[in-house]
Amino acid sequence: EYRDRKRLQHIASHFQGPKPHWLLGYLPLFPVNDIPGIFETMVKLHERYGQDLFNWGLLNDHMVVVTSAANVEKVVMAKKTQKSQIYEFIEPWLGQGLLISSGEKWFHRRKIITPTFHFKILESFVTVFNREAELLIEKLGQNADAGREFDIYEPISLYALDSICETSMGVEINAQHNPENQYVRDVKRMSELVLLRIFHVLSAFPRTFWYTMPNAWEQRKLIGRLHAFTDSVIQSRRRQLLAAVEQGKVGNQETHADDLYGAKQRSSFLDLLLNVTVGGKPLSDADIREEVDTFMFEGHDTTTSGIAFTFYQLAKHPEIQEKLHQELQDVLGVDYRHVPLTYNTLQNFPYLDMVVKESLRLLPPVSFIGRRLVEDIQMNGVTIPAGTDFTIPIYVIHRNPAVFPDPERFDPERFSDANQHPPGPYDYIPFSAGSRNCIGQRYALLEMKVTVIKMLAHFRVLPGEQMPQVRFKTDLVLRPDKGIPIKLVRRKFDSIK
Ligand code: HEM
Repeated sequence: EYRDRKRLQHIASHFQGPKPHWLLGYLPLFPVNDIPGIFETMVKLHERYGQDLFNWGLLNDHMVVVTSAANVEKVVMAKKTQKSQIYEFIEPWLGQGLLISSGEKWFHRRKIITPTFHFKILESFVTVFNREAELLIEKLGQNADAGREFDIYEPISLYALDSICETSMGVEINAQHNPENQYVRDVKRMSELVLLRIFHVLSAFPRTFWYTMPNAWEQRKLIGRLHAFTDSVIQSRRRQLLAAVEQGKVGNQETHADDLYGAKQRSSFLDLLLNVTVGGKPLSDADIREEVDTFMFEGHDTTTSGIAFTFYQLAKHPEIQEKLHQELQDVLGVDYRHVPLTYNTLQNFPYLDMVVKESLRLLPPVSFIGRRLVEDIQMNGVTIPAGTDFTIPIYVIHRNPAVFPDPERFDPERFSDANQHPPGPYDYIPFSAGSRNCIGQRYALLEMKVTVIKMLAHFRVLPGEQMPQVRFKTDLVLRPDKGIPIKLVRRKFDSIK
């Protein structure tokens, strides 16, 4: 133990950071039950001590936090890595799905799943986004007509959940029609529990935690409910597929994109999992569920934040909102409110691209990621041994003043072609980088763009009274602590300039 400590201190001397408490490391720096406070402390540590920190936990527990482009590249591009310890806390929920698995299993699954994001398939998803966005507008229109201020985060999360279920699972769950959706609430609470867990004194003692802490008991109950929900989605799709087979609708199982079950139904991510065989055997129910859980979570929670944060920024910057409104009229023409958006039309909005990029810079929905080294690497002139955990705080990286001058300012022009100093590949990583980057990146950007265009075509977005008090917190996903209060005002329909 003693020599271990000496060795760690030697490595730590090559990194920045405040002096740790001898037993508790940096834990006393973090507030106990104030979730946004934990997050704000992390950000301040970097502002004070610089880019790459050696972070001490209880006794010899530690991780390295890197934000410099050179070290971020080393970690995300390392040939062999696994996910870091913090991911173990979500494993009872997401299993060894694509997000968490590593090695052969991950490689094989990623290969199977990648074709479900083929652009032909994305094209058909855009139709779903259009339809769900129309429904969102209809629902939110009620707030506009009543002159009511409301939290946009909630309705967007229902919209995103409906979208992921319909596109990827082929199942309609009508969450937008049933706002009291238990799954959405459970996911939110589950994420909070994971964060409290990461910063708990017992974080290095998973077993003790799991069996003694009330939070762990609550977590077990939540997981039971979350799994029951995804199981019901899987069963419902199985039944639909069986019914289709019985009616003789299924022809060639090899085609995925358009014509599988007649014109209306799309082949989904879930269908692929239900049909695929590995070494002649189908995937087990447990195998399928871990991927479905991963997609349901990654595919709705992240985009909810991405979309809601964009409206947060637009509400605060009316001039940018107007410019965007002008762009959508220019691109879509007189009938801009009603033309269905397609994969192709969505490629023609350069200013919208810039706005979305800048929104994902300042408030990246996945605000940090973690890795565990499988092989030793050299960093800051010292050997970091295999097994070391790294954290990459995307939120902090995106605020590097050397790359993004006046970093807190929302300024889409940073991403214009005219910018002489565009960010490098490891300065801006909302979807991570390297082989473990986000598989849903294009899906997410399409969904974000459809939502922003449809909403702005109908409404002007104004800040609610509580807007200046909005605080953010991060667990698995960055989210507002108490919602994002906005107001909507209908745009006059004869306002074409
Ligand atoms: C704005 C929205 C999104 C953001 C900011 C985002 C960001 C990320 C990031 C940073 C990672 C790397 C995670 C890590 O290293 O632990 C990731 C991985 C992943 N994302 Fe996304 N994501 C978004 C939307 C989506 C969507 C819509 C889907 C699915 C439809 C999705 C599915 C996944 C999966 C399955 C992985 C794991 C990939 C692998 O390890 O092979 N994400 N995402």
